[in-house]
Amino acid sequence: MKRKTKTLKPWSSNEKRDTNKMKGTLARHLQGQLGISSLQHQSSSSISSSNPSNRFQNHLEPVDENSALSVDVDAYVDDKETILTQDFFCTPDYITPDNQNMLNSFDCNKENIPCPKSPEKLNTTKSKRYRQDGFLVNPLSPSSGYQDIVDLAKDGFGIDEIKVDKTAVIGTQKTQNYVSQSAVALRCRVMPPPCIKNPYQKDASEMDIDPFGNQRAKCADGTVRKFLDSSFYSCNYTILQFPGFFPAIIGGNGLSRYHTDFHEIEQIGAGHFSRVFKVLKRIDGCFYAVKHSTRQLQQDRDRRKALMEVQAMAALGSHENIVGYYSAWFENEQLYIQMELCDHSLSIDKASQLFTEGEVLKALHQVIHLQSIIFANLTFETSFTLAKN
Ligand SMILES: Nc1ncnc2c1ncn2[C@@H]1O[C@H](COP(=O)(O)OP(=O)(O)OP(=O)(O)O)[C@@H](O)[C@H]1O
Repeated sequence: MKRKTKTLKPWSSNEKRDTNKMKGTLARHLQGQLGISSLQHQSSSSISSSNPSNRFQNHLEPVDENSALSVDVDAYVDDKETILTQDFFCTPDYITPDNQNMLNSFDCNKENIPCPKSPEKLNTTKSKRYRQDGFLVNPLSPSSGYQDIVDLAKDGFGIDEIKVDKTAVIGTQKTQNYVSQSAVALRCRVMPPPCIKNPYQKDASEMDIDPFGNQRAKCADGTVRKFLDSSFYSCNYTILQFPGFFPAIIGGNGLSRYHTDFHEIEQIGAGHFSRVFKVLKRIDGCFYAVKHSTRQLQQDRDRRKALMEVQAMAALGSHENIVGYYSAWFENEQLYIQMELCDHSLSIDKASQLFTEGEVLKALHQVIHLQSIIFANLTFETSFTLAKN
C-alpha cells in the first residue's frame, strides 16, 4: 500500500511518458549489457501500453518487483546527465571522471616505473629512489584502502589530489560539485589569454638573424600580425588590455598544474617574495627548478608586474650566464616559473666571493649587449655605465 502511494507522483502524463520512454531505452540497454531478464516485462509493458487509461492503470500497479530496478535506472539516468554535462566541457583525458581515473588508469606501481632518462640529464637516480621508498602500495590491491591512498597523497601530492582520491575510494557515491570543479579548472586551463608580444623582445623585423635558433619559445609574431592586420585590435600595447588579463588560475578546489605536472623534491631557495623548489617533471623525467610567489597576486596589476620577470627570461633565451626559462603559469593567484635547475645555489656567498667585479661587469655587459635589456632592479645610471663599459 505504501509503495502504491509512492508511485502516484503528481506528474503530467507527458512527463511520465517521456521518463518511461527513457527508462525503456535504458532498460533495453541494461538488458543487453547485463543480461537482466526481469527488465523484459517492465520495458515491454511501458512501451506497449498505448492506451492512456491502461498506462494510468500501470502507474497504479504495485511496483514491488521492479522497485529496486526502477531506482537503479533513475540513478543511471542521473549518471548519464552528469556525463553529458562533462562532455559539454570537453574534458581532457587526464581529468576524466575521478573514479575512472583511479580505477582504470591510476596505478601507484606506475609511479615506480623509471622515467625515461634524458640524453642530456642523467642524474635522475636520487629521485627514483625517493619515490620507490614512498610508493609501495597498489590502491587496487584488496588490502589497500582509503588510508593508503591518503598516505600516498601526502607524499608530494597536493590537497587537490587527495580530494580526487577520496572521491574515487568512496566509489559510486556522487559528489554534487564534481562537474563544476572540473569545469572551472578546465575553463581556466584551456583558455589562456594570448600574449601577443613580449615587451623585452625586439620586433621581428629588427631580428634578421636569430642567434638562438629554435632553442626557446617565443611570442608568435605571425599571430600578432594577423590580429593587427585584421584592424580589429589597433593596439599599441605589448599585451592586449583585456580586463582581468592574467587570470588567477584555479587552485583550491580545482586541479593544480604544479602537482599534476611536477613531483616536488625539496625547497632549494627562497627570495623576498618567492620560494624555489627542485622538482621532477613527470612527463619527461627531468629535474627543473620551479619558483612561485609566496604572496597572492590578486590584482591584475600585481600579476603584470610579476610577469615582467617571466617575459625578460623568455626574451633572453639561452645563455651560459642566464638561467634557462621553460614556462610560467598562474595558479591559486600565484605565479609559477619553471626554470633550468642550476647545480649550485645561485646565492652569492659573500665570504667566498665567487665572482670578481670584473667578471660580473663582463657578464652583465654581455647580457645587455645581447638583448638590450636593462634590468628593472638596476638604476639607470648603473645600467648606462655598465653598457658603456
Ligand atoms: N634555477 C634555479 N636553480 C637553482 N636554484 C635556484 C634557481 N632559482 C633560484 N634558486 C635559488 O633560490 C634562491 C632565490 O631565488 P631568486 O634569486 O630568484 O629569488 P629573488 O629574486 O631573490 O626573490 P624575489 O623574486 O622574491 O625577489 C636563489 O638564491 C637560489 O638559491
